[in-house]
Amino acid sequence: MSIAPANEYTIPTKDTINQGVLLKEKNDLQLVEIPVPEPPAGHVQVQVKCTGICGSDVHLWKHGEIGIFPVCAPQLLGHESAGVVTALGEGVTTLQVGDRVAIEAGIPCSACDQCMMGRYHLCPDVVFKSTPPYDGQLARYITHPARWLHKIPANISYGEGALLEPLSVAIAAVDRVRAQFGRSMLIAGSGPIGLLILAVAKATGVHPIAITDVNQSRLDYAKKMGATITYKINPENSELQTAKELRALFGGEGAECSLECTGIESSFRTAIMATRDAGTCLLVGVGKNDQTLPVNNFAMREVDIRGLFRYHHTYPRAIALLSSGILDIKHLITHTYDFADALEAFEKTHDRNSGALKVQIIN
Ligand SMILES: NC(=O)c1ccc[n+]([C@@H]2O[C@H](COP(=O)([O-])OP(=O)(O)OC[C@H]3O[C@@H](n4cnc5c(N)ncnc54)[C@H](O)[C@@H]3O)[C@@H](O)[C@H]2O)c1
Ligand SMILES: OC[C@H](O)C(O)[C@@H](O)CO
Repeated sequence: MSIAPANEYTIPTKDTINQGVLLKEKNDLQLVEIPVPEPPAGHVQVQVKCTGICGSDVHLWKHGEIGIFPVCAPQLLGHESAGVVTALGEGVTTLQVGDRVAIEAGIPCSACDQCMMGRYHLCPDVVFKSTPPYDGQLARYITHPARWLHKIPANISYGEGALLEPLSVAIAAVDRVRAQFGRSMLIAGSGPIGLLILAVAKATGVHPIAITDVNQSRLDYAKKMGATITYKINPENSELQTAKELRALFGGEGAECSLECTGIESSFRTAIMATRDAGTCLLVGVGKNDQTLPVNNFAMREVDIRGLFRYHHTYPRAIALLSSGILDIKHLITHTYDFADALEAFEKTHDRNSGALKVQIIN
């Protein structure tokens, strides 16, 4: 495995070969040659230096869908990326060749009501890279609108630049539950998203924070990151029993807010039941389109059920948190693979027993 030095980049020539990680159809992932794209007006060409693999990419590969988005044609994967600008399209004045950038994967229309109200992540016409039917960013060279690139300072590596995307999800999630200093939180699931939420919640002063998983090594990792309590889910136990034990972790009342980060229906149900009266339960995990929820349990206790869809206006905050050293999350990157070994990187992420947290592909 040979990895190019982090700060080198190559301006493509007519002989440069571009490659991408293409999901041809469910269960069929291939490394393919694709043309080097030229940037249209307002766009720049980026040599993508690093892309992290998200649980959603693996879900698309293995299940042929993510939530309400079915794979309908061959498409590139990947939406957690950072890179370097290698060419400017007409009219671009805000960036220069050589600028190091994080790539915000969603490109909204910037004209509809939701966009005009600042909720551009809910734009009905948003082009989100790697969510079907749109190509992702797992290629050696891509183009992207200059507006949706964020310059990263020298003290943020490309690996951390790629982590800004899932970190954005975590910031948006902590915002959505209106988490507060000294108020309790339950996080269901200790994958990269649950752990990033843990990091953001801790930095916000949330306390105590309990986090669950079925996998003990992930819980051990969460403990090292400063979770107050870790709780191993026993699938043999009834949901009621699990919820009762989770409530007991918070003095019997349950958590002020609960964030479901697994996409598993029973985990959502227990998170609802483990939320204290008048608290908030947020669904972050993407699972089945239709799920059965304990409606009287949450309605008669005035527990607010909320959803999360990505993020908006988070990149500048995420960059400031990393650059200032307030958050250090680079330890979550457990494995890096050269672009040529991208398919191996996907296998590693998929293997639940590999000990991998965030796997990234380097170009
Ligand atoms: N809402 C959004 O905008 C958004 C954005 C990004 C990711 N997501 C979703 O968030 C979820 C988490 O992402 P990730 O990358 O951390 O995924 P992941 O699959 O790596 O992590 C999920 C974790 O949940 C654990 N788990 C499985 N069953 C469990 C159970 N019953 N109880 C407790 N823990 C259990 C797994 O062991 C794993 O550690 C995924 O569903 C992903 O698609 C949503
Ligand atoms: O962080 C972005 C998310 O992974 C995607 O929105 C995915 O969950 C659905 O498209």
